[in-house]
Amino acid sequence: MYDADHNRTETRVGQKDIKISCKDVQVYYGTNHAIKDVSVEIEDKTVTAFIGPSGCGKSTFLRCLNRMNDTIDIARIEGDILIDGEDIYDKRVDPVQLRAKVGMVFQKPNPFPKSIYDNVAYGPKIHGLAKNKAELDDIVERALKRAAIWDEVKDRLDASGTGLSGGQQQRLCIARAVATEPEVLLMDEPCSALDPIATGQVEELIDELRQNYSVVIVTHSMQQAARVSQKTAFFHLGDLVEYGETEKIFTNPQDSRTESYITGRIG
Ligand SMILES: Nc1ncnc2c1ncn2[C@@H]1O[C@H](COP(=O)(O)OP(=O)(O)OP(=O)(O)O)[C@@H](O)[C@H]1O
Repeated sequence: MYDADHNRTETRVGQKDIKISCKDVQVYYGTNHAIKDVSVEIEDKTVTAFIGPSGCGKSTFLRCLNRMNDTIDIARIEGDILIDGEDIYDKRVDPVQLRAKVGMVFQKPNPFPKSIYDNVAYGPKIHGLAKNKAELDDIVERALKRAAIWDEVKDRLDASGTGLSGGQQQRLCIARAVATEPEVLLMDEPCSALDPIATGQVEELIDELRQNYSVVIVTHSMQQAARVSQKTAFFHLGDLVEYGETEKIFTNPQDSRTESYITGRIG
């Protein structure tokens, strides 16, 4: 956000800066009103979990944050979403540039059918982040290290990304997302296709990533939300019912719908 003299000002909650500010957001798929008047401020350097029963709008809302809903013809979005004070739906914003800044990791690991190296190098190449091969090598190495997979793949960077195990593929996809120097990482059920060991590794990684990014994760697992997030948003039938400290949402929810969900009575 900027004040009258164009100096950067920050809205603070506790010690954390606000990274994403959403106001009165509505999403419609045709006549289906999937997100109803949602306002929320998402912190920087924090993991925020979106939880709620199937069909409540978690993924829809997540996709608003990097304009992935633009690719769905019948989707219509109203309201304001600002990242660092800038309206991401402004006509001047290029969605491709936006998605480099707001990276996304999907439910099913989806590496390109290319080498491990090329999977990570692709984004930095198209965004012109490296002047030469040595710089590109550096970016690839840094991203793979950040995604905690470098040691496992450093001797076979030319091998196909699709030949890795599911957990490795997901960490490769995380490396691909962080290679373009994003500021926000969106994760849509990133562990749902992984076994418990790979899930543990990715969860550990999410905890490390929050030192550098604002991470928003959709999860069906309340245990996972409790393990990895500091803030939790509970959605129900398109409404954001409750948002706050994860510990408080799970131990002392204010709304009866949240309580019913976390105690397993709905969902
Ligand atoms: N591409 C789409 N086209 C039309 N309607 C959609 C689309 N995606 C989602 N919806 C509708 O929007 C509503 C919210 O769905 P969404 O997938 O966001 O919920 P969710 O909470 O992420 O569900 P789940 O936990 O099952 O993934 C549902 O009514 C769903 O049918």
